[in-house]
Amino acid sequence: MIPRKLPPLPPIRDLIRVYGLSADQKFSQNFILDKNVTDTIAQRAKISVNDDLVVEVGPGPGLLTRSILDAGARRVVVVEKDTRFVPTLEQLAEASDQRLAAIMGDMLTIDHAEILRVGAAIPVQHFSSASEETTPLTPEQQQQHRESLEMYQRPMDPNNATIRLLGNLPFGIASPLLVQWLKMMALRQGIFQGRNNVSMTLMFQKEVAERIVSPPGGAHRSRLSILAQSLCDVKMAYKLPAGVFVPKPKVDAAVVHFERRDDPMMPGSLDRLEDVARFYFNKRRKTMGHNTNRLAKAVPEARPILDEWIAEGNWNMNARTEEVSTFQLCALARKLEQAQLKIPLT
Ligand SMILES: C[S@@+](CC[C@H](N)C(=O)[O-])C[C@H]1O[C@@H](n2cnc3c(N)ncnc32)[C@H](O)[C@@H]1O
Repeated sequence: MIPRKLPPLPPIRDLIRVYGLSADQKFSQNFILDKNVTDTIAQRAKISVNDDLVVEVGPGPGLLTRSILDAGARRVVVVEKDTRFVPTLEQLAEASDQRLAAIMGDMLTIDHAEILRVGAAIPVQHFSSASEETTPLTPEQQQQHRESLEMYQRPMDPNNATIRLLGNLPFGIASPLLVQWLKMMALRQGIFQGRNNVSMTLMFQKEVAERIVSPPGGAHRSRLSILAQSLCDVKMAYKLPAGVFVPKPKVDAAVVHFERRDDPMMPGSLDRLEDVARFYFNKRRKTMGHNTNRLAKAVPEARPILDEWIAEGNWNMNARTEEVSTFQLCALARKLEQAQLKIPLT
């Protein structure tokens, strides 16, 4: 039932040269030109024919896009800012029997409704395999065939879709975009709207990826660990040495896979949790007691709420901030949110 394989495109290195990105020119981006690597990313993202939509941000010359299509994705929407990639992406869209649609735009400001609209409009066709055409099917096989065809061709409900969001973005915007997406996920906005089940598989500078997945007490525990883990189960999916990118950057990279938790620890907005995490992680080696006193000094009206939080949770206030669970900080953020108390930027 999976559509036929993409016909071969010109070698990706040629595409890069065609679009003026040859090695002797100054690159502003780092690309992956090894299909084994992009296939592994698609596999770690769990792309399958069952997904309603795959959204890839920053496809560039499109090698990861090819891996996503090769993995059987039925609808792929890519968002790319650099118009030099239009011809390559058009070529890929055609080769994929229009399973791919490209939006030329900036992911930081794009209206997500457009992504859902473009995705839902992708017509899903069925291409029978050679064996289906030549071998007569038994009645059970015919029934199975009909069922899987129905599944394959089912329309996309933009409010109840399985969506996979992937991206290898410039490191400078990967973290701000992640925070933006987590906030949207928390409020069920944009592509995260309604009952959509959106997983994310995103590339970061290795050190940032380590911060995102760090457990309590981990050397890299940070504000990003708290924000991400309050909403998602996070997993280090793939570490990539700098050498797989062209040109070779100064730092290594890593891919993190995010699945939304069934029981998010922060219902509603993540803003208060972001403030709490920023305040406490400003002095991550200090004890929770020390940082809580600091907070009570900065926001005297919060004192009774802080006392209540400590009494209810029976938390160990001698633990260092970096050792504390995401749940503990979420419990505090929820209380401050209820009381509408803001934390000053430190
Ligand atoms: C590091 S390259 C990665 C390209 C390709 N995915 C790969 O792995 O080889 C980042 C890509 O993201 C695109 N990009 C950068 N900022 C963007 C933004 N705000 N919105 C959409 N695309 C963006 C760049 O033009 C570039 O094609």
